[in-house]
Amino acid sequence: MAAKLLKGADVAKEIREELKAEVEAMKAKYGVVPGLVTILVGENPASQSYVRAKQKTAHELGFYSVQDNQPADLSEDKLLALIDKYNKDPKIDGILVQLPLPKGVDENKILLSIDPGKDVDAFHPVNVGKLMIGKPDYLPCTPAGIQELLVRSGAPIEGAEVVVVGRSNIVGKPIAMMLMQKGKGANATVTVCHTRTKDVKFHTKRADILIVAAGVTEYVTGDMIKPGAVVIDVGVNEVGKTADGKRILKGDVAFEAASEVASAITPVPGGVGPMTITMLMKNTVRACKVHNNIKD
Ligand SMILES: NC(=O)C1=CN([C@@H]2O[C@H](COP(=O)(O)OP(=O)(O)OC[C@H]3O[C@@H](n4cnc5c(N)ncnc54)[C@H](OP(=O)(O)O)[C@@H]3O)[C@@H](O)[C@H]2O)C=CC1
Ligand SMILES: Nc1nc(=O)c2c([nH]1)NC[C@@H]1CN(c3ccc(C(=O)N[C@@H](CCC(=O)O)C(=O)O)cc3)C=[N+]21
Ligand SMILES: [Mg+2]
Repeated sequence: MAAKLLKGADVAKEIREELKAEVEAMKAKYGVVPGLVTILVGENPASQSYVRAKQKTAHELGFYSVQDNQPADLSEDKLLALIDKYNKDPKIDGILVQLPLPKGVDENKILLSIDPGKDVDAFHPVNVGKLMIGKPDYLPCTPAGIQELLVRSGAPIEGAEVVVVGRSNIVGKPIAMMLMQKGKGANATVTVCHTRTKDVKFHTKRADILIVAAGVTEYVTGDMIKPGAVVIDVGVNEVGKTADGKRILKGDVAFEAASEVASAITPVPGGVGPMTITMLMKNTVRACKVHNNIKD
C-alpha cells in the first residue's frame, strides 16, 4: 500500500493565497504593507537559492522586500550595525539573517541583536524562551510548517509517540518543544534522537509520527519505520545537478521504501520546504500588524 503524499507545496499555495488577500486588505484599509529584509552574508549557493525563493514569495504577496547581500568577509561589527539599521527602519517588519553565517561571526551574538519583535525566524532567545513556556509570539518557520502539515494530515497528535531525529536549534529542538506542549495540535509524547543515541532504530520503530531532520541523505530506511506511521522528511540534500544545472534534491528518508510502510509521507522537494517559506511570510504579516497596531 502506498502512503498518502503530504504535499506541502499545495498547502503552502493555499496559505499564500490567504496571505495575499490579507496583505491587499491591509494596504487598502491602512496603507501599509509588510516589509521583509533577508540578509545573506557570503556566497553559499544553497543559501543564495533559499534567499531567492524567500524574496520571490515576498514579492508575489505584495510585500516591501529587501535583499541585502554582503561579502563573506563582512566583520561582525558591520553586521551588527546593519541589523541595528533594520531594527530602526519603520518600513521593515521582519529581519531574516540567513544561516549558516561565515566562520568567525558569532551566530548567537548576531541573533541576540535582532529586535525580537522583528525576529520572524523566531530564533532570538526571547522568542525561543516564549515558545518553551507555551506563550509564543512567533513560531519558528520550519516547525510551524511541520505542525500545520501534521494537523492537515488528520493524524492524531495528542497522545501520539513522536520521534524526532535531530536536535538543531532551528528544527529538531523547536519541533520537539512545540509538539510536547499542552494544547491543540500538540500534547504528544516526544523522543529526540541525535548522534549519541544508542539505538536510533529502536526509537524510530516506535514512532506514530516520525520527523527526520538529520541532514543525512536517505538516513531513514523502510525497516526503521512503524507500519502506518506518518513520516515528515525535513532533509533537503543536494545529490547532484541535472544536465541543465538544476539541483537534484533528496530527503533524509529513503522515500520509495518508506512509502511502502508509512501511511503518509512528505515528498522532497515539495514537502516541508515550501511550508517553511510560507510560514516566514505569515510571521511577517503578523509582525506588520503588531507594528501598525492593526487588530483585524
Ligand atoms: N525543509 C526545510 O525547510 C528545512 C530543511 N532543512 C534541512 O534539514 C536537515 C537538518 O537541518 P538542521 O537541523 O539545520 O541540521 P544540523 O546539521 O544543524 O543538525 C542535524 C542533527 O541531526 C543529528 N544527526 C546527524 N546525523 C545523525 C545520525 N546519523 N543519527 C542520529 N542523528 C543524527 C545531529 O546530531 P548531533 O547534534 O549529535 O550532531 C544534529 O542534531 C538538513 O538536510 C537541512 O538542509 C533545514 C532547515 C529547514
Ligand atoms: N535564518 C534562516 N532561516 C531559515 O529558515 C533557514 C536558514 N536560515 N538557513 C537554511 C535553512 C534551510 N531552509 C529551507 C527553506 C526552504 C527550503 C525549500 O523551499 N525547499 C524546496 C526546494 C528548494 C530548491 O529547489 O532548492 C523544497 O523542499 O521543495 C529548503 C530549506 C531554511 N533555512
Ligand atoms: Mg544547521
